[in-house]
Amino acid sequence: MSTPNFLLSNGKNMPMVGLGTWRSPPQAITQAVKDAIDIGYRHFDCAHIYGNEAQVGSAIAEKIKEGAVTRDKLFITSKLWNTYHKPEMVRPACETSMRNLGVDYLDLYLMHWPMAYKSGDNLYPTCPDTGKAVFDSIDFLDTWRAMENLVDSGLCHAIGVSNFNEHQINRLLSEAKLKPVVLQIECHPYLRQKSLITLCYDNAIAVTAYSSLGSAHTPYEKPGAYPLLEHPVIQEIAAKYEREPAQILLRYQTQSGIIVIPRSITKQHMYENFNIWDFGLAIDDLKAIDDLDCNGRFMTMKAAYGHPYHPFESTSPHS
Ligand SMILES: NC(=O)C1=CN([C@@H]2O[C@H](COP(=O)(O)OP(=O)(O)OC[C@H]3O[C@@H](n4cnc5c(N)ncnc54)[C@H](OP(=O)(O)O)[C@@H]3O)[C@@H](O)[C@H]2O)C=CC1
Ligand SMILES: O=C1CO[C@H](CO)[C@@H](O)[C@@H]1O
Repeated sequence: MSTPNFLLSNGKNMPMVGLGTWRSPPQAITQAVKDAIDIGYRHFDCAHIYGNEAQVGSAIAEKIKEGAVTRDKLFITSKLWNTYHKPEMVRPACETSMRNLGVDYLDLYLMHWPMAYKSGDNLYPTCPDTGKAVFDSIDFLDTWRAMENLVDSGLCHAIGVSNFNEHQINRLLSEAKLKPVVLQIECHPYLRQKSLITLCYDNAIAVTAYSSLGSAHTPYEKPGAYPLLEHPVIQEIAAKYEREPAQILLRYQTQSGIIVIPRSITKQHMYENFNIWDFGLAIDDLKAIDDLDCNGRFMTMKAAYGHPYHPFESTSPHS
């Protein structure tokens, strides 16, 4: 099986279905990535903070060694964590991810969040009194300029951002030398992100949706709300098309040009999530799913409330 590609603004192709890797246990993910490659996955969404890049890398190395795939057919994303925003830390952080993943270039490197945490290898610097993250006052534009050098030196084919809001994207568009090739954001029927996505499409920025299955086991804060996969509207549409609810949620995104990175370590789920190209959702069904929008965000990042670059906190000067 294969998946269509999205043609990025740097002229490279990005497969529209990739495999998410957050919370995939290191002891399970090597087998999961090998299974995914056998199914046809070529796109892997990774990050230093997920703590499993070395295990993803060993699966990739094994599959390349056995001749199942070649590096040039893979699309590998990693992300710069918040404690490495100092410009001089950007290249070493990228090289650490590349070393763990066993690759000599990344297809895409994202700034994971606009907020800088206290610089260093403590990935969650926390204030003991408040339980909040300890911040560093680094302008994300300075971090971005160091990421631009990664493209110039050939370490990354493309750079982008994640969890940036409209104001922050506009600032990059007006002040940076390279514009972001991709924005990765939380996106699913409870959080459609319509105007942010329009801004991206108007500026040839591809959009990747994370938690597009509702992050499944993450509790949703609104009392009485259904986990997305169990919502009656999604279940009814799934029954009508004789598909799984997850396939409906992924087709919903990809049908409007959004790239998806569902996470799974279960082979049957990985197969279902990849196999979404032989049906299309009718306008009425798309509309019924659109109507579930309730600004329902799973990834609130409350530990970083108070940071001037927090992208979602309503009192942030940059939100
Ligand atoms: N940039 C950022 O800040 C963020 C990026 N991400 C990225 O996005 C990826 C996906 O988001 P994530 O929040 O992990 O959650 P998802 O919305 O992808 O949901 C993952 C959960 O859904 C289950 N699942 C997967 N497929 C199916 C299926 N077909 N039927 C039923 N259940 C299924 C998985 O369990 P099982 O393993 O049993 O299949 C897992 O528990 C992450 O892994 C990460 O790569 C995520 C959050 C933030
Ligand atoms: O991708 C993500 C999941 O894990 C991280 C924390 O552990 C999040 O901050 C991040 O956005």
